Amino acid sequence: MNQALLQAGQEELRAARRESRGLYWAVGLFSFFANLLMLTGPLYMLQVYDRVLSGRSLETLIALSLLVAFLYGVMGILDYARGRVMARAGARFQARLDRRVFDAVVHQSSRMPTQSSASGLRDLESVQQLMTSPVLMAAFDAPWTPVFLLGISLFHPWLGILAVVGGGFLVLVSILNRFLSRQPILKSSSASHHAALIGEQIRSEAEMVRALGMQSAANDRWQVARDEALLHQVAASDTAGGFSAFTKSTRLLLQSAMLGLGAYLVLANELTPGAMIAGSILLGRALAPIELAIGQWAVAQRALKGWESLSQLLSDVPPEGQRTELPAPKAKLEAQQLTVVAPGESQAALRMISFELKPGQALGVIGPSGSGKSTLARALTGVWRPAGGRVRLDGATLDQYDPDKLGQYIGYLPQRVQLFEGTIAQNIARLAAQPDPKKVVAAAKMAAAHDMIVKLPEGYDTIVSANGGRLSGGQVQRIGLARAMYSNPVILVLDEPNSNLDNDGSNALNEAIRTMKQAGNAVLIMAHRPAAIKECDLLLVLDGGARTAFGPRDEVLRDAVANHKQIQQTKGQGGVQ
Ligand SMILES: Nc1ncnc2c1ncn2[C@@H]1O[C@H](COP(=O)(O)OP(=O)(O)OP(=O)(O)O)[C@@H](O)[C@H]1O
Repeated sequence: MNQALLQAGQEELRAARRESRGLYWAVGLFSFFANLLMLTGPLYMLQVYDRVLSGRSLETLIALSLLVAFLYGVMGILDYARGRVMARAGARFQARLDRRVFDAVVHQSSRMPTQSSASGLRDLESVQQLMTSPVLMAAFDAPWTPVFLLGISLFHPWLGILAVVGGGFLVLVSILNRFLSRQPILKSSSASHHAALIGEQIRSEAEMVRALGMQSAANDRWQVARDEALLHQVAASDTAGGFSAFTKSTRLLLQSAMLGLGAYLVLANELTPGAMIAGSILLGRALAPIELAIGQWAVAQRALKGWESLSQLLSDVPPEGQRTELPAPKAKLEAQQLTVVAPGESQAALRMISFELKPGQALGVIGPSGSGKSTLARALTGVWRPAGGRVRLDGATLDQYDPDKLGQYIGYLPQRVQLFEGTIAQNIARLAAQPDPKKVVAAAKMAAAHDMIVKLPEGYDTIVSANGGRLSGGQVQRIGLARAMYSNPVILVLDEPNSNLDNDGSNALNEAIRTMKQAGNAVLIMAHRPAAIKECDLLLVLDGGARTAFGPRDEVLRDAVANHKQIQQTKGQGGVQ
């Protein structure tokens, strides 16, 4: 990955991490004393073997044991305290970035979903998990490894050499572990994610899957992804397990070798028995962080990948800059030489489209499937950015408006209406925590949804699910229309608004369009069905992403009919085959 492109995101992550600098210092301080107290065991052994046993003094043993119990107690408290502080540092880091990452995920997903936007929140969690995991604690303990090794050397140089060689070998093993386990861990986590996505998609489309008799095929597909995930998990676990077991047995072997060498030196009268035991314990302490890091490497690996991926996401979606707030616009919408390329595509879905819409007008956009009607709707609502040209609302380009404000000025009914888990009132009020009942009812009335809603057992407080739940397609569409009108928009963009409506619904929709026009607002209707353009003053005809006609509705239709007749006649004369 290009480091320069990650820099802005990385800097943002580092700044969030820096906010907990005080807490890290506290953890460092606790770790210092906790590690100092790690010397309790070896020192106790030294005293017991070399003083208590040789002097046969029970009082000394009792006094020493009480002191050791106290010191171990303090060490336990310090260990617990640093764990608590790290948990809070991790939580603070996540809380600080949660909203920013979620905003970036939503922003990126609405334009061009990428790997980093799909995994954004998971990546943040994996970084947070590392912060609270024992691996990070091992990083605070690791500086003590050389100190403990030096302590062993003070007992006897040979013991020191054995400890340094053994420790160095384990460090090499941990570096090898880092390289060899990278791929298996990453593959395993991405395969699990893929299997979960497939499962989620099948679950959310369960109705269609069963109705079309696709269950067995869909389950097979899920099973393949799941098996692959398991396969990678087993491979990752084998690699991690292999390294972990090897490190553990090497550490035990080294401790025994240390005892053996110590015993030899005792026999040669070069070491006391106490130093022999203390050396072995010290070696165990010195190697503990390395062993821990190897055993828990998967957590660190996921966090490193998460950090890189988050840096990418935050660099791709920089924080919104401060905008000078513009006054509420008039219903004046202009597209100037508008060219739009769908995210991830290279060919333009709309080319050089121009038109102007004034207050009180309604524009119908017609054209065959794939001609670019929905693309135009997305560009006019600011969801997709123009690749060329401009969209201006009351003279200002759309990106000069705050996105949330723009959403209030331009009401949008997408082709496929999706509701959110919650009450109908909350859905109409665009998920406002405290929906304004008057505005909700007014919007529902405008969308001719009020009567339908109050007939439901719990009226506006009926809980609906993401796919509408108990509501019919037409009912969902009317609620979607009410939602589009909730903020009293000056421009209303309706993408195939009557695709699910019956006659009454279509009439009510036309009534709503009339009301909008009378209030001095403007409406755009992307349509297939003639009933939808009944209230339109202007008509824009698209074909293959290009404008083929634009003007007053009846003129455009008349020209189209004349052209059609001409083509028919020419065909009759054998002109066109
Ligand atoms: N998310 C997308 N990613 C890539 N290409 C897209 C995307 N959405 C639309 N397109 C492409 O843009 C072109 C215009 O599609 P668009 O959905 O705007 O047509 P439409 O006129 O609304 O069609 P319909 O009447 O069937 O809804 C098509 O060629 C389509 O393949």
